[in-house]
Amino acid sequence: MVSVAVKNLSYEVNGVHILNDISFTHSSGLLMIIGPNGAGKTTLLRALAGLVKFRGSVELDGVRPEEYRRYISYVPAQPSLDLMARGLDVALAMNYRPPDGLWRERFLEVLGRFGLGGLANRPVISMSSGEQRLLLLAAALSRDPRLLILDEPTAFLDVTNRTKVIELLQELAGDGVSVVVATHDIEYTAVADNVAVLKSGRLVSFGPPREALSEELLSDVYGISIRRVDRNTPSYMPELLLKRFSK
Ligand SMILES: Nc1ncnc2c1ncn2[C@@H]1O[C@H](COP(=O)(O)OP(=O)(O)OP(=O)(O)O)[C@@H](O)[C@H]1O
Repeated sequence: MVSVAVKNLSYEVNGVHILNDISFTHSSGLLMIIGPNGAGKTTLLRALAGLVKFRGSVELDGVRPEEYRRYISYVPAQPSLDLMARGLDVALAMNYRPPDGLWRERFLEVLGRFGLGGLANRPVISMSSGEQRLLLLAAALSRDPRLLILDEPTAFLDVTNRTKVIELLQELAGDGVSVVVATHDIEYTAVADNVAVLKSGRLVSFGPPREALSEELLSDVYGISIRRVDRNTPSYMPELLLKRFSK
């Protein structure tokens, strides 16, 4: 298990504070980062992956992200893909320095879980948006990462594939991979080991979902009324979707 330790992380561009004095420690499992558009989620993921220069420190198992890159798989929300590349080429590009020779088997195995083995030999341009997301997930896992960083991994996915992805991430977390995900799917936070809530570049809450989340906090962060789905589950939805049936 890779522990992710963030201390006093700040990042600014031209005097604008994008991340502000963020500190937390995620010791193991699945961490979900939530927050409104522009809250700083992607920037935080990039800092964890060692892709931006920031103030403060990030330590992955005690070392800086730059020194840990070999063990990290990072999938951005909107990667620029070569449209003529085949699925297998996308995975190969992620494995330019493969840790072992098994990347192809792992790649095909993940695609197979989604019934998408055929993507390996098809050009990206022929794939739907959801298929491209799943291709990237399979490519990221083919590296056998110790730390998996995913920006919006469930975007474009139908409810079946969204659920399968979450199950896969839980499975990986159970197998000792640390998984960090930025997402707008607040209802899925119930399955996270830790949730980080960002608002305007600040960490306003961190911890297991039962402790870190509340109706008050989420309503304040998102600026609309957000309600807990039921008393036993730390899963949340806009009140608009619940109140119609609550009378
Ligand atoms: N180089 C830059 N110059 C100016 N502003 C920037 C720069 N990089 C990021 N920002 C701003 O920082 C804020 C945080 O961006 P970021 O992409 O991290 O947000 P996010 O939480 O991932 O948003 P979304 O949910 O919309 O993807 C945004 O307001 C963005 O416009």
